[in-house]
Amino acid sequence: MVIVPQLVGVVGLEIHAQIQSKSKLFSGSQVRFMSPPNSLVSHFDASLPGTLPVLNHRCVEAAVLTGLALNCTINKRSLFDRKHYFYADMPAGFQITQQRIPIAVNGTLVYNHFEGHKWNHGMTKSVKIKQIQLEQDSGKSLHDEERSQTLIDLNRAGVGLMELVMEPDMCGGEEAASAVRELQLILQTLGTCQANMSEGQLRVDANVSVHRPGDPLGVRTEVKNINSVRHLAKAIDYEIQRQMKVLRSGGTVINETRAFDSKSSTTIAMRDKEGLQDYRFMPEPNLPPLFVYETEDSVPAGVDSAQAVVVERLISCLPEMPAQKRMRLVETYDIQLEHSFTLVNEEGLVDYFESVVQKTKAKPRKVIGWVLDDLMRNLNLHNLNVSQSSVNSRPSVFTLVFMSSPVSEEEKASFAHPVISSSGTSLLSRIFSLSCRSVIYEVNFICSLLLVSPLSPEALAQMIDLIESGRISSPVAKQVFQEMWKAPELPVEQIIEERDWWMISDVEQLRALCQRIVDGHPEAVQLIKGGNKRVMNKLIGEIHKVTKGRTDPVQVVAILEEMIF
Ligand SMILES: Nc1ncnc2c1ncn2[C@@H]1O[C@H](COP(=O)(O)OP(=O)(O)OP(=O)(O)O)[C@@H](O)[C@H]1O
Ligand SMILES: [Mg+2]
Ligand SMILES: [Mg+2]
Repeated sequence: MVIVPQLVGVVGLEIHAQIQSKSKLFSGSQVRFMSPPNSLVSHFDASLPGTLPVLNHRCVEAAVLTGLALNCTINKRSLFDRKHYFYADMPAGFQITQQRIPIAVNGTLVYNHFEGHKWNHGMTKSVKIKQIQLEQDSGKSLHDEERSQTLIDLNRAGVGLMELVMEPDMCGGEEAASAVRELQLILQTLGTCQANMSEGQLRVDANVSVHRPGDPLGVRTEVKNINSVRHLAKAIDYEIQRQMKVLRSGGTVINETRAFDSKSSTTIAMRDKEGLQDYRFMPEPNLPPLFVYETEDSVPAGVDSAQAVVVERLISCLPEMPAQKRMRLVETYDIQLEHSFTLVNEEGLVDYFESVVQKTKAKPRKVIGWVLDDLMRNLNLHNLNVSQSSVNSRPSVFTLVFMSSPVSEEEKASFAHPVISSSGTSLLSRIFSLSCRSVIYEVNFICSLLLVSPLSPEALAQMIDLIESGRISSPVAKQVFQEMWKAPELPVEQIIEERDWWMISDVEQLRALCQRIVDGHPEAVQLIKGGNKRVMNKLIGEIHKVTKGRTDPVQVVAILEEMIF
């Protein structure tokens, strides 16, 4: 009997990553998110006749850095091409891209995949990167339903993109999601892309097909409009199931572009004919070949060294990559692998953790709980970032509120969080009095001042040291933490002093306390004397209650035993 293998999914991603740079790929216009429409548009971006592209070498460096971090071969000579298609938000009628020779080829992205999100079901996988090409972004079409108009915003037109084309090496949604998450971290670590999917800085198209292992690959569909990693996984898994159903019922899969609909978690055929489109590729006549040099010495005379892109120079400034960082954290601090993932996933958190570890005498394993449980819980609860450097990578809640409606009294109250410093509060009250629209940009700026952790690593380290030295107990420390959060400007010692939370270490005072409890519980004492040692916990509990946790259980047991036996 011939066993026919089961159908399996095949996934290949194309990822457009917006390059983090001050200006656009071929013009000096600034790159800024949330600027007034058409305020960042040069003549070249608007494709006025007679304007010429000038390559921004910062963008080239970003692509080379990304290529190096993804183990690519960097092409010493790459070329620019025109790819023609007609969209209202692309005034030239073509996009400048790198079709014939892209800047980087043949890389790999190594990522960890945890099946069913279980830490003990982890495996290291890799996906091949066929190429990374530099290209221009298009503008944006804004549809005004009320007036049945489409308005064009060219702020994004000409912003530098890196298109990363992956080989069809993956087989499911969760795997693709894990790969994209790792890529996001790598790009953020390099500083080459902020990689926030909801803000469109990272746009993922999923190419999906199904086939029987051993057979040639099946016909692919391409799913677009995916704006989160979670949606990516859902879109792919839905598409695999859909195609399997089509084939099993005797149908054929059509090579088409589909969109993901997040409401129904399904994919829907888009009515364009992209599969049949002829892009009429041609060499870009206004840009010379792009040269990248291996070493400083190989930069030819006559080429401005400051403008040259030199691989050796870029290798020397490659930062520690997320995978290396996780390994170092586990080895140096003896923390669990799972914890190293959580630390690395949150921008700024590794620095915070290491800073606390440096400043305290406690073991890193004791610090990790405070950082991952207590600090993170509070940060998430108040939608705060761990440090200033991570502020820009989170969408700001304030912006959304202002854009949608005037601010209600309730919403104002929810902003009045204690972390808002007095200067912050006055700024906020000023913007509340302005009209909604004029406020958006100012709010973004203010958010970046306000949305950071109120608790410094120094303060947390001081508190942990107080536990280590036995001056406060662990349960009391939890309360101290909350008070420090509310009043970060107060010294931790003052918080404890004012509430009388110091551990009772005076032996005489402790003895008197224990005596009171022993006298008040004669039956329990009898039972303990009779050999039932477990009843001791009752007495310890009583002491814990009257002192509100300000005693060391070991010391208390020693005194009680001395009194009873
Ligand atoms: N049979 C297949 N199943 C799944 N994915 C596939 C299959 N064949 C190719 N792919 C993936 O499709 C993508 C093809 O991207 P590429 O940029 O080369 O072409 P394109 O999609 O035609 O062009 P465009 O850039 O205009 O979207 C790659 O990510 C590749 O891994
Ligand atoms: Mg492509
Ligand atoms: Mg494609």
